[in-house]
Amino acid sequence: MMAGEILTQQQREQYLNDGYLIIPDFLSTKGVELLYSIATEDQVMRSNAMDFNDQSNKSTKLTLWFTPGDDVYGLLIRSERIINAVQTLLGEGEVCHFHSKLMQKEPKVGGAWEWHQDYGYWYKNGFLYPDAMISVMLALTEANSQNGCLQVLKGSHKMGRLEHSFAGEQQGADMNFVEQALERFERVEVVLKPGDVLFFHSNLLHMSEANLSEKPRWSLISAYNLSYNVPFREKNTSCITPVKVVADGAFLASGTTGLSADTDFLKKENEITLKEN
Ligand SMILES: O=C(O)CCC(=O)C(=O)O
Ligand SMILES: [Fe+2]
Repeated sequence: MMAGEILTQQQREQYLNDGYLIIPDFLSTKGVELLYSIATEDQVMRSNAMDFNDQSNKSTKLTLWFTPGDDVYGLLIRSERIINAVQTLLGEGEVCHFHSKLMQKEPKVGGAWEWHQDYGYWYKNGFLYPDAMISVMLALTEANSQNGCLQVLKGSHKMGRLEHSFAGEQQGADMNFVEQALERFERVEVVLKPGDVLFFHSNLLHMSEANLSEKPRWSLISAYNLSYNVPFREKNTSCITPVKVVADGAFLASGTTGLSADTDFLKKENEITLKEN
């Protein structure tokens, strides 16, 4: 391991083989408590949330924005520790932040997500290189089988991108292929505690069930991209702008706040992957 590296080469190999890597306690209890308490009180976050319906009309609240700012999430998303880990997993290139989403899967109403690959969506944004893209999921609450945690098919990223089509308001992977994949790859429930992080490849097949429990499942999912992977449709330039890295503790400084009102939020009507093409 090189000095200053957060992840080992062995962890990188695990990510390349399995398509995902779980790092328990990536964030301190204090850090995740601060983040969750700001997020639950964040009126700007709330007023920019979109409702995403699944096929049975259960719905997840999701706030998505592009440019990471100087708010508590932006400082975390740009922190040395996360960028360093992403760099190790993606390899050579300049790490950029595509977008982040606060996923608010509320008790009893939080919806399911169909089997999909994130690159199923991102291909439609005109990105050409799936290996240059990664999702980083930070658990803000417990995530388990009761509240609809993520499920992944270990190694399924090696199939490459599957065809995707509309499933409610979501994009779902071709179920004929998913059924084959279910026979061939191990299905893993990604149980996380607050502060645990899941890194996963853009072609990893994943899904989640509705949250039928009494407890919310909230997570922050950040997507990163390498600057050479220039999309030909996506208009926002955050995904090709190298991240301005900040110190790990920056988001913990007193006075950090929630999202600023001038954050570049995604509006449903602007989203390419929500349009037939
Ligand atoms: O958080 C979840 O349950 C799944 C969300 C997801 O896969 C996505 O937003 O791409
Ligand atoms: Fe996803």
